[in-house]
Amino acid sequence: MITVAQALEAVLSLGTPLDTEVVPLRHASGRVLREAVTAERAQPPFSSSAMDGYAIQDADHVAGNTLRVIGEAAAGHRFEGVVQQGQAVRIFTGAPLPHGATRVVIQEDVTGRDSSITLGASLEAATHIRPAGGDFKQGHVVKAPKRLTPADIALLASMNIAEVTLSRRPAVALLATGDELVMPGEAPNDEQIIASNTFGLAAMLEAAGATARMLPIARDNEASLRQSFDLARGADLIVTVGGASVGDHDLVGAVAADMGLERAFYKVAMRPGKPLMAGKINGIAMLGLPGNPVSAMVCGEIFLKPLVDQMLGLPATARETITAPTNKIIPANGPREHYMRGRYRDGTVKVFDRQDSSLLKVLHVANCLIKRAPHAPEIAVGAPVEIILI
Ligand SMILES: Nc1nc2c(c(=O)[nH]1)N[C@H]1C(S)=C(S)[C@@H](COP(=O)(O)OP(=O)(O)OC[C@H]3O[C@@H](n4cnc5c(N)ncnc54)[C@H](O)[C@@H]3O)O[C@H]1N2
Ligand code: MOO
Repeated sequence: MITVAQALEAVLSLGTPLDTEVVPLRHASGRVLREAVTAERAQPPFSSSAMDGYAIQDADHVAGNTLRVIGEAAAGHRFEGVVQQGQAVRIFTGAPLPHGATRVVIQEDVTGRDSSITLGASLEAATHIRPAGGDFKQGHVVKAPKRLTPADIALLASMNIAEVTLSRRPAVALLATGDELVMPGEAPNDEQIIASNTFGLAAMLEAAGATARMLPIARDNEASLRQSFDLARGADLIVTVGGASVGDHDLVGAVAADMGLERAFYKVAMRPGKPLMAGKINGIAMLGLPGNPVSAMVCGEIFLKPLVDQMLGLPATARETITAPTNKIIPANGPREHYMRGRYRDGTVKVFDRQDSSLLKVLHVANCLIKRAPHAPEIAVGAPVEIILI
């Protein structure tokens, strides 16, 4: 069996960055910017007041000084004159600083209002001026590739960018297989369970920036599987779930091979996730995930997310790990890289007792995977372990 690292390398070699599309900024959040963007203007474009108060000269910034108010500057309404010594202009936050003024005294520090003001006894040292270009200058570049956060969207809007060039979303076809499966909301008979895996994976894919198309559940026979594979045409990636192991009804590998799968690998030294397969079927990347619900989701975290990143044009790497002390003894590991479910909180990792790969409720309360190398020795309480936040 190949290692997880070798499998990831093979999976990533199946995908390439997709083409791009121009999208209104309003619809760009969470998506991947593929072309760098340059600011068309500085922000603020003029020196402006950071506070409500009075624009004056430095020389007049003296306790007890009385100044004549000669006009007003508000956000969006410049004062056209020049502030001379002995004069003040009523100013509001965001207004352009009038010519001649070199600081703003906040209104809490003055008495009087209409035609004259007197500066109070204790004055703030701050000038309360936001210099032109103090946030960013014209020509400032937001680099690509980058997954756009809400803060990025705000910055791009401020740069007067209305449209951005993004990666097209990878279209992923999800194919669940099993005679026992019915869709959520249907009425299962005594032998049936609900098809949960494709729902979890669709949610994961959509959060990662892909679109997910759920195909009709394929039954455990060749004809049904073929039909579902046919419906996957046009996708950028086909993800099958279940039917990957060695049982008599595990037909995905055989049917896919018959339909032209060029297999990159089958089986990884990994727990859960051993019967993972990957390859290309008629030019489309394919991942065959194991059916056990936690196995499918863990494979999604470890392989599917980096593959989606790669298709989006982002750097695609193994999932980042951090180290933290464990709350209990972890026994020596067997020959497969183990991704144990646990909860990371207040700097410590709680490793869950129940690690069976069918337990979705355990995964639901987990927020990390504890990564245990093949044959890793026993770990003592308080010793550091590597974790992946999920
Ligand atoms: N003799 C062996 N048996 C098994 C081995 C092995 O090496 N030798 N490997 C085990 C491991 S590890 C895994 S993982 C599973 C994977 O099996 P399959 O990929 O063939 O999955 P299925 O048999 O179809 O299903 C397994 C399990 O998961 C449930 N399932 C399947 N699809 C869904 C779905 N979409 N939503 C919810 N649950 C699903 C299914 O009902 C089964 O309970 O094989 C072991 N066996
Ligand atoms: O490897 Mo299976 O994926 O442990 O449950």
